[in-house]
Amino acid sequence: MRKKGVYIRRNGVATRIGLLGGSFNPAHAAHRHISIQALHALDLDEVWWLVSPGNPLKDDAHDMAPFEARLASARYQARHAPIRVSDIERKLGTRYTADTLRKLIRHYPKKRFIWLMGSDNLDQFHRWRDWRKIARDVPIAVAARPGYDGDALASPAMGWLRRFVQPAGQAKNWTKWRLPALVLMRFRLDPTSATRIRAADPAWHRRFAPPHFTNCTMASKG
Ligand SMILES: Nc1ncnc2c1ncn2[C@@H]1O[C@H](COP(=O)(O)OP(=O)(O)OP(=O)(O)O)[C@@H](O)[C@H]1O
Ligand SMILES: O=C(O)c1ccc[n+]([C@@H]2O[C@H](COP(=O)([O-])O)[C@@H](O)[C@H]2O)c1
Repeated sequence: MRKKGVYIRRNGVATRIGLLGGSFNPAHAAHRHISIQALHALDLDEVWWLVSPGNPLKDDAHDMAPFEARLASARYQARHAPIRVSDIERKLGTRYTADTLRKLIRHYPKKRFIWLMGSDNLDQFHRWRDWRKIARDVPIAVAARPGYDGDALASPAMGWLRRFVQPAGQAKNWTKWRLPALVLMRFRLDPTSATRIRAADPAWHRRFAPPHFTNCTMASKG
């Protein structure tokens, strides 16, 4: 954890923001882990968790919990950390990341954004709408994830992005990079996955649904 008072810098304005988009179905310890590691590695003021109203590639998912439960699980996982859990995609009415970024950049001209994702998403990135535009709009930081790194490095998107890779040792300089820019980050690997959590506890979202949503129940089961 950073010392108190270090989060708000640059004349009181938080300017360096890492964006971690996700289904958060549910949010889990690895989301928190990569966010906190990214905060340090990229010298961020905050990480924003953009809880997706619906991943366009997961339209057929039968086990997507209600948005409110996913949001509540994210708030719980983000507790006491410089992580802001956001429902802005729902408010903006965006589902595609390219659209979200366009609106965020316009809405917050004083903030600088970097897109965070695990290597499983890099493996799929070429299927995202306007993925090259995303890479031209914001730098991208990819966190290693057990079981995915090989496929991610050999992915179609990486075939194009490879020439834009920046050294991890320079990660704190990301606001100065010419875009596109990608940095591959290797934090302590964490195998936690929402798929596995759902398999072990398909009714996980009941713990986060009102009126049962209390600190007490979450603390015992979180
Ligand atoms: N264990 C992990 N290591 C690194 N990155 C992760 C890990 N788990 C999730 N992420 C990243 O966090 C973001 C949000 O992930 P998401 O909410 O889809 O969780 P998930 O565990 O991948 O879910 P699911 O198993 O349902 O696909 C994505 O960019 C994903 O790559
Ligand atoms: O924009 C797209 O085409 C697109 C396709 C797939 C995933 N995404 C985004 O990727 C993020 C991770 O999604 P998920 O479901 O893997 O946690 C989330 O913000 C999604 O909205 C975006």
